[in-house]
Amino acid sequence: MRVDEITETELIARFAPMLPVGVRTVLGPGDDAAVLTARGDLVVTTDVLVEDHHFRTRWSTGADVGWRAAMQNLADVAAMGAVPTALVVALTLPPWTPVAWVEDLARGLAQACEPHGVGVVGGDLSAGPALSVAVTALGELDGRRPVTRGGARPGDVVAHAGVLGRSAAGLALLAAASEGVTSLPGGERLVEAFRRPDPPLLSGVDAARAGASAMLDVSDGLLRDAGRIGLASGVRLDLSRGLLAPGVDALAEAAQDVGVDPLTWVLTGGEDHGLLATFPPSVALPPSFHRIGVVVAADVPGDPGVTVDGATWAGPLGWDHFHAT
Ligand SMILES: Nc1ncnc2c1ncn2[C@@H]1O[C@H](COP(=O)(O)OP(=O)(O)O)[C@@H](O)[C@H]1O
Ligand SMILES: Cc1ncc(C[n+]2csc(CCOP(=O)(O)OP(=O)(O)O)c2C)c(N)n1
Ligand SMILES: [Mg+2]
Ligand SMILES: [Mg+2]
Ligand SMILES: [Mg+2]
Repeated sequence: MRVDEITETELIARFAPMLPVGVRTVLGPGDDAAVLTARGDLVVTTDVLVEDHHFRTRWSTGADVGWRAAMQNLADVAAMGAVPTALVVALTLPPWTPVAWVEDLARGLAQACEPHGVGVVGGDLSAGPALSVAVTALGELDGRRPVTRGGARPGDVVAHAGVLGRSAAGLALLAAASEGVTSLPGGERLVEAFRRPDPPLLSGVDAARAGASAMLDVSDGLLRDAGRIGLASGVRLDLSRGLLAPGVDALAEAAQDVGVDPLTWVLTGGEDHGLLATFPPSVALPPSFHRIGVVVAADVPGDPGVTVDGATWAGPLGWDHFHAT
């Protein structure tokens, strides 16, 4: 059955009951707006996913897209040092979209949110020329100060929690498989990392409590996002190839299959949504964080904000929506 074969009200009646309620929800879907309680300052962020830009329906199920749409937004809340509490989800659906795909999306949203006590408290539906999923996430700081991109200082440790390059590897394997270049056996784990990224959401609060000086989630690529901290803080993050080696080695086999350098995936692949943070040298890193570099002074005019073993990276730094390769 296609979405244009039932009414909008019927579609919402199928979708809404599948959504998780959440521990901070006073009033969920069904009224003009939802009502939530929050402990401390409120955090809000939004990210949109568009068919053929963020997902392909032949590569990801509706549940995979729901999962990723949720996780990508929950990671942005976590990256502020906050605890995510609720999502609102706006969909544009071409008329031929299967109702089952929309129900599957709700299932994926619930699978991602429920374990974290996050509610999907409302949203919007419209017919449209392209399939898109726009998610707004809310979170609470519970008395903590937000961890911004602007607090890194020379001498700080650069550390990362989560995985790097896995989602990019999974995407490359899917693309290669669809062109008949390689078969997927062995790469299933990486494809799963692309379909269902699993960011270390709780590590955001851990980092904030430990005294992280800056933090963000790695969505566009480690180099691009490290550069964002560097530029926002007026410093440079110098990453160490040696400290990144274990993650690179884990991707070696898949990289050989598709003929790329696995270091490129680790340095420039996005969408794993791990947390990149800087910590003053006196701080004990929370257990989920691994040291991958050091913060140095931005000493040259036009400093790029990020280097690898002291050198500027020659290739692309990561994803850019208007210059995707
Ligand atoms: N349309 C917009 N209006 C206002 N601010 C925006 C818009 N798009 C992006 N931004 C802001 O630019 C910053 C970077 O956005 P984005 O790259 O989406 O962040 P992230 O990669 O963390 O999801 C964010 O603070 C975001 O709020
Ligand atoms: C079909 C397809 N092509 C390419 C990609 C790769 N890709 C799309 S968006 C993106 C970067 C992250 O998404 P964005 O919308 O920039 O999230 P944000 O940085 O705002 O959190 C990447 C690596 C993909 N996920 N799917
Ligand atoms: Mg982010
Ligand atoms: Mg984001
Ligand atoms: Mg981005």
